[in-house]
Amino acid sequence: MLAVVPPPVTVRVPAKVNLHLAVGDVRPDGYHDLVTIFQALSLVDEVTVAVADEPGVEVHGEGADQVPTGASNLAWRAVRLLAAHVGKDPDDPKVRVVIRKAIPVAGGMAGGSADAAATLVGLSSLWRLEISRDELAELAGKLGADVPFALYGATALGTGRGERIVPVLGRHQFHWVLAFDRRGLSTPDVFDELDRLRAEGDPPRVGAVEAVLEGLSSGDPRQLALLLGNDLQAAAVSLRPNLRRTLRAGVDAGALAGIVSGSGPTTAFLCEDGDTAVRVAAELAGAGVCRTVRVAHGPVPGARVVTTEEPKPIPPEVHA
Ligand SMILES: C[C@@](CO)(OP(=O)(O)O)[C@H](O)COP(=O)(O)OP(=O)(O)OC[C@H]1O[C@@H](n2ccc(N)nc2=O)[C@H](O)[C@@H]1O
Ligand SMILES: Nc1ncnc2c1ncn2[C@@H]1O[C@H](COP(=O)(O)OP(=O)(O)O)[C@@H](O)[C@H]1O
Repeated sequence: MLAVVPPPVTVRVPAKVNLHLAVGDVRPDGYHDLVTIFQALSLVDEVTVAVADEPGVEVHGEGADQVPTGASNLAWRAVRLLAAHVGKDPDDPKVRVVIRKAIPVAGGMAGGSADAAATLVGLSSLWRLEISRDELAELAGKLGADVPFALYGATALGTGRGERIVPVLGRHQFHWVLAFDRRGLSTPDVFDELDRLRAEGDPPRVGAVEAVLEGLSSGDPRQLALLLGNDLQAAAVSLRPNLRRTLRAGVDAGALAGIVSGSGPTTAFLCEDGDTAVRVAAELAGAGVCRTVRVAHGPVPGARVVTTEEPKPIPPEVHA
């Protein structure tokens, strides 16, 4: 009898921005305690998993040449971890992973984490596993602090290393402009730089998270704009002084506020509405302060299987 090979599964997974990122002291395990609010944005990677005799990872699209395709690829680490968890051979999982990237690599938007989360969701479907999202989140936390959030998406409060996720309810959409920098920044380097700045002085710290939660539930982008904050911003700007100009240019172009996304160097600008975002994007692209500008909205859902009929939303892109 012929074995039936299941069809490939494609998963769409969002980038994130941290609306609020409070960084505590460094812990004995080298991580920092965080209190953060993640929002998933309509800038998505697509990950296809398929049964294959030639296992491995292929990467296409935004920044593909900077992504490792071997054992260190986060999506491949997800394959091995899930295979071992369900009793398959992690050294011979007979799976091929094809990643189509739109999320900037090492951009502070958790693109690698997103690909890992998408791989967990895709393989659960391909291998017909009876596994809950919470069980996947447990595995996801072993791959990286940001991976569980990419499973859930929407807006969420993250604590611990950022891997403990509680959903934040809200039905309001917010409109963003994203400016990609010319090169990525290493997350550990940015945390190290913050430790250095704190040892030398007193870089700014964000306020209370409760105010941001209230701003979110008001649905008023003007209120939320006043509350956005990121403790890593001073460190990212210290390593990339050009980000100061980019942040100023976005606000000059009409955004309500601009922040560094996570560890950077992507900058994210909150706008009054969708039309304003398109105008701000065009002006920012012309200002010559970044490599690429994208428009996005959030919150959007986390990693989910898509059918082939579903068209991929391509946000307007303007090259500077
Ligand atoms: C800063 C944040 C904010 O959401 O996002 P990015 O800017 O990377 O997207 C995250 O905390 C990044 O999460 P993620 O990129 O998954 O981090 P991991 O791979 O787990 O850790 C990479 C390294 O970052 C540092 N790290 C990360 C998380 C944390 N809470 N404290 C840390 O000090 C550690 O040096 C760690 O070795
Ligand atoms: N699937 C992947 N996509 C992107 N980067 C990956 C992937 N797997 C491993 N990496 C590595 O992880 C590093 C962090 O990438 P990424 O998750 O895009 O950024 P950030 O942590 O700033 O959000 C990159 O420098 C890259 O070499």
